[in-house]
Amino acid sequence: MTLTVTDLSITRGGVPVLEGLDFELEPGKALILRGPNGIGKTTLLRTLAGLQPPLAGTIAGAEDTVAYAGHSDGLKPTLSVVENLRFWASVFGARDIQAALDAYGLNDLAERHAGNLSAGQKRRLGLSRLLVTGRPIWMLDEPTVSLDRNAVAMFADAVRRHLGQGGSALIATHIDLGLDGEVLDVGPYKAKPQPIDDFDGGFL
Ligand SMILES: Nc1ncnc2c1ncn2[C@@H]1O[C@H](COP(=O)(O)OP(=O)(O)OP(=O)(O)O)[C@@H](O)[C@H]1O
Repeated sequence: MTLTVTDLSITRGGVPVLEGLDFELEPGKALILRGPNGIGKTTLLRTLAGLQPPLAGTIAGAEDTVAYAGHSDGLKPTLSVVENLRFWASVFGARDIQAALDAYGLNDLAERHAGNLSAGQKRRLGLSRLLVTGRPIWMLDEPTVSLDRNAVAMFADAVRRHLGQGGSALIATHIDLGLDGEVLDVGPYKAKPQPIDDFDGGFL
């Protein structure tokens, strides 16, 4: 499934942040989102994942195809690692959680409550969820936060395998993951300030 974004404009807190975005994300490809802090990368990922509506433009190919991993890991702290994965597997209709445990080195932590994991372990569990969604398009917002070098390599391997199986990934990151992907710098798409209308202008 190809994700096609056409003339997209997005807002955060009612304020336009990016406008006029056009790009495609094809199966087997990774696209690395870059841009300075506050430019709108999170807002773009949230919009593409269907968590908020666009201001204008179209998003095609994102219906029931996107798995989103945002800043929050979304763990259930009183459930164990395997119980968290089984819960997500049941939500997405998957059966096998072993591949997710293996990919992120979680076997030794399988019975530990998610609330008792370290920050990096929590992040590994959060990312492993992507593997039980069965969704082809991954949207990842700063996925390597809290990960050590070994875990970053685990993540990069998981993405490579996903791409090799025909999946795709849109990844907002400030670090070099060593992935073979194009870069989309959203800086040039920064929304222009809105003109002051006559009513507001009357007070200035
Ligand atoms: N809840 C909110 N209400 C209003 N404005 C917000 C809200 N959340 C974020 N913003 C603003 O929206 C703009 C875009 O934020 P966003 O989080 O998408 O940027 P980003 O490119 O992901 O930044 P970073 O690299 O720091 O993660 C920023 O100027 C931010 O201050």
